[in-house]
Formats: sequence, structure tokens, C-alpha cells
Amino acid sequence: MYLLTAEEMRAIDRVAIEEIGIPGVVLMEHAALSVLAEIEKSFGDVKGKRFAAFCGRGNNGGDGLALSRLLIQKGAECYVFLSGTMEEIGGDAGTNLGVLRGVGGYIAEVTQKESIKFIEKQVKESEVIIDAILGTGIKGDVRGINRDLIEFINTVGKPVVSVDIPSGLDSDTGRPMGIAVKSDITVTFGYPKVGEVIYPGAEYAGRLVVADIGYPARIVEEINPAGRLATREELPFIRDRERDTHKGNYGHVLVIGGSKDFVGAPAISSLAALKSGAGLVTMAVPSCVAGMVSGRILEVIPLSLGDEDGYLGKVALDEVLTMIDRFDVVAVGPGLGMGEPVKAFMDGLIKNCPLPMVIDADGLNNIEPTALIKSKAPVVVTPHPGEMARLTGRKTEDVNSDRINITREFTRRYKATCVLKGARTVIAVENRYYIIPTGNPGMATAGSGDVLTGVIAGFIGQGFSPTDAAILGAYVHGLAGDMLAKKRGEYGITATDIASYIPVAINELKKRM
Ligand SMILES: NC(=O)C1=CN([C@@H]2O[C@H](COP(=O)(O)OP(=O)(O)OC[C@H]3O[C@@H](n4cnc5c(N)ncnc54)[C@H](O)[C@@H]3O)[C@@H](O)[C@H]2O)[C@@H](O)CC1
Ligand SMILES: Nc1ncnc2c1ncn2[C@@H]1O[C@H](COP(=O)(O)OP(=O)(O)O)[C@@H](O)[C@H]1O
Ligand SMILES: [K+]
Repeated sequence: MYLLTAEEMRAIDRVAIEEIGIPGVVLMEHAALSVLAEIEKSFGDVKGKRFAAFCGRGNNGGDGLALSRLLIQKGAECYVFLSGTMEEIGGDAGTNLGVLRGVGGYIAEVTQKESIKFIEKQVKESEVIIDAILGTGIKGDVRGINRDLIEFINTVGKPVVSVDIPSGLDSDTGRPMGIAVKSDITVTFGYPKVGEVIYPGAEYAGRLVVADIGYPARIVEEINPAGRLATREELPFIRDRERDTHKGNYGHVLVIGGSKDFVGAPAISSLAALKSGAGLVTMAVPSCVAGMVSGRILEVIPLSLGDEDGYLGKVALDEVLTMIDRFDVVAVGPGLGMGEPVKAFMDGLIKNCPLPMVIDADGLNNIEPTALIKSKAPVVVTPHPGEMARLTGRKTEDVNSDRINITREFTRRYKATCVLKGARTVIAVENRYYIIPTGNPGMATAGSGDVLTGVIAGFIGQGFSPTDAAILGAYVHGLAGDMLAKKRGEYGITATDIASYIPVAINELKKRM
């Protein structure tokens, strides 16, 4: 699903209105009708119910005025609070203000903070609050009475339905512009806005409903926004396994990892690769820990590599490269540890490996990103924000506050599909990026990233392109976590639990394909 910035949304409005000739009031009416439909769905028949609608002076306010009129016509009571005076409202919003007055709507002008106490009673008597103060046209930090009203709405404790976007939220960054409405439901028009699906915006938006208000599809196709929200319907198709097949048809994944410091990580990735449907998985670890890990997962083929003081190094590199043509894909990094031998190993592997690679964890901590440019085959990197911070020389907070741009820049510079993990994983591929909506805080647990590495490699081995495997893998990984959380709650989920749910998640997805 397309994911839009405010500028792209404005371009769509402009083409729809000016080039195609759809009157703005028609779009506004559709917008209002779509919010009404959602209100009826969520709160039942509106007849006899009381609403408080806060309307700003721009088109977002216009949507709110049209909605207020529709509510009144359906037998609801609706107090309308304008953040300003009626004279200040023009254009399509002005038209709707006129119509609302025509049907006899109650309208109060709230121009200063001191007046808020006079409307408090009416607002508290209302069952639902409608937030139509600011939309995608916000400029700068929220000022004046709009700020006071948002502050007030957030204290009322009634369900809030936001029109298009929670007022005060930046459509592009998902950050409040000083302050933003905390909504229960946001009905957004045409397409979801970037800021509504990434954090913290997603938290402000509450349940996001995307409403078709009649923008012709070709407009967005021509604009071709870079952002996509990964949805079930648009994921790469997972075929049924053919009847007449054998394990050789499902890829041989080589998982390389482990060190004297970390033993379990490559085993978790190996298990996850198998759980994603891989035909064969070989797990290569330094010889000093081979005895500890091999046999932990009976289905995995163990491979003991030469070790340098407990880490993989040059000897291991030669061993891997000699036998590389046995495999279809390499997942490298989990548990490798840090140090010179590992650096040499990773450097040589990236330069010489002819197979697609998924690089994670210490596989990333031991390289400079420029090394990726020298890779012979496609690479997927799966950093968490801390790893990304090291790779790009930034602070972790700075990575998290600009997740999309940093991920896209990484892909552009280093020619690798980049998966930036965390709440709302971002995946950048060439000139597009995807936001993965699945996953939950229960997945913030040791080894859950190792599961993702294994799943992506498993999908590559089964014939998905590395970018498709990254998108599908991240979605499935999050879905597995969500299904687990739904069944057992978010506490105490372990990485092996997530791995064990990968087949369940794939099965669930396949039902919809
Ligand atoms: N005709 C169109 O273009 C359509 C627009 N639609 C609605 O229109 C919205 C966009 O409308 P606009 O572009 O008029 O903009 P908005 O209505 O989002 O905001 C503009 C108003 O907010 C005030 N404002 C802006 N920044 C502020 C700040 N930092 N502090 C305090 N006040 C501030 C401005 O003075 C102006 O009154 C969309 O979100 C959507 O709800 C829909 O009705 C569909 C059609
Ligand atoms: N709050 C969250 N919401 C969604 N997904 C999350 C959340 N926290 C963690 N995850 C997911 O869990 C995984 C954690 O990976 P990572 O940080 O590499 O853990 P580890 O290094 O322990 O394996 C990532 O895929 C991440 O997207
Ligand atoms: K709004």
C-alpha cells in the first residue's frame, strides 16, 4: 500500500482538483462520509448520541464541519467548536460552514484559552470527540488556540476520532509538532501518511483506517511515492510446495556464526531457516564451540571451522570458500564476536562469496559499510539501531529519530538491501522503502533478530529475490511474534518460540493468498 508524505498528498489533491476537475467540496463530502461510516461502525447508530467536533480554519476543519452536518442530519447532537472565528474560514471549508449553519448546527467560536472552561461541560457530556483541527497542512510547531485545544482534548478522557491525521502530528516524521492529539481512531484519506505508521505517530493515531475518498488511482501511480506499507495482499506470493519435490528444491542455507563468546545465536538462525521451509541447513561455527552446538538441533548439518583463539578467521574463510558451491545462500554474523580474526573473515567473505548473503549482528559490527560495495552477489543487511549507529557513525537516538532516511541512504550508498529492525522495521530497496507493520514489544528479546536472519536466508534459498525475502521475512517474523502474543501475551516470548511459530505464520499468510 502506498505511504505518502504531506507533499505527495498535496500533489494528489492538486491534480484531482485542478487537472481532473473533481470539486474540492466533493472530496470533502466523501472524506466526511467516510469518517461518519467509521464512527457508525465503531460506536453504533449515531441517533441521539452527543458529539463534540473541534474544527480548525483550514480544509481539515472543513472536513469536520461537513461531518458535523452529516451527524446532525442523522439525528445526533453535535457541538461544533471552531478554533477561530467564522470570518476566518473560507474556500471549501467556508462552503461547509455555510451549509452547517443552514441546517441549524450549534457552533461556538473558541479564540482564546480562557474560553475553554466555558465549553468544558459540553465536551465532557459528549460521547465522542472529533478532532478536525489540523491536517496535513500544518506548518511549524502548533501555536495559539490550536495548541490550547489539543492540550484540552488530551485531558478529556473521551474516545477521540481524528480526521485524516491526529492534529499536531507531522505527516512525514510521525513526531508531534510540539503537541498532538492522542487519538483512538484515525480515518485517513486516500492513503496512509508516513507519520501515521511509524513511531511515535502510530501511537498517536490509534487504530488507523484508510478511507477511499475518490482520488483516481492513476494520480498516485504517476507520482509513484517511494513509501510502501507492507500489507498481506501485496506481499510476495508464497507458493504451495509442489508434490513431486525433494529437499534439494528448497535451498541449502549456510549459517556462519558463533565464537567462544556466543554459542546459541547461529543455532537460533539455523532453526529459523529450517522453520521457514529451507530444504537443508548447514551451521558453521569455530571448532572450539562445535561440540557445544552441534547436535542441539538434530536436523542441522554441523560444520566445524578452523578457529583463531575462539573466533573465525582466515583459516575458516578458506575452508568456507572452498566448499561454497554446495550452498545457495549464506547467513553470517550471529554470535561471531569481535576482533581482528573476525574482521579478516568478514572482509574476505564479502569480497569473495558468490552467493547472496544476509549479514547481521557481529557480521556488521566487524565491517565498514564501504566493504559491501565490493560484494559479488546481492547482500541483505539487518542491523538493529545500535548496529546501524556504528555503521553510519551516528548515535542510536539519531538513527531512531530518522529511521527511514537513514535506511534509504544506506541502501543507496552501499548497494545492499537494508533492513533496519525495531518497532516498525524499515526496509530500503533501490528507490523504494517498505514499513513492516507486524511485530510487538514481546519480540524485544535476546535472539529474536537471529530468527529474522535465518528466515530471510531461508526464503532466499527457496527462490525469493533477496529483497522479496527481506520484506516477506520481516513480515512473517513479526506475524509469528504477533500470533504468539495473541495466544500467550507479550511477556516471556523467546527467540525459539518465535522460530517455532514461523510455520504457523506462513500458513496464516497463505490462507489469504
Ligand atoms: N481540497 C483538498 O485539498 C482536500 C483536503 N482535505 C483535508 O484538508 C486537509 C489539509 O488542509 P489544509 O491544507 O487547508 O491545511 P490544514 O487544515 O491541515 O491546516 C491549515 C490550518 O491550520 C493552521 N495552522 C497551520 N499550521 C499551524 C500551526 N503550526 N499552529 C497553529 N495553526 C496552524 C493554518 O493557519 C490553517 O488555518 C487534509 O488533512 C484533509 O483533512 C480533504 O478534505 C480532502 C480534499
Ligand atoms: N517493539 C517492537 N515492535 C516490533 N518488533 C520488535 C520490537 N522490538 C523488537 N522487535 C523485533 O525483534 C527483533 C530484535 O532483533 P535484535 O535487536 O537484533 O535482537 P537480537 O540481537 O537479540 O537478536 C527485530 O526483528 C525487531 O524488529
Ligand atoms: K485532524
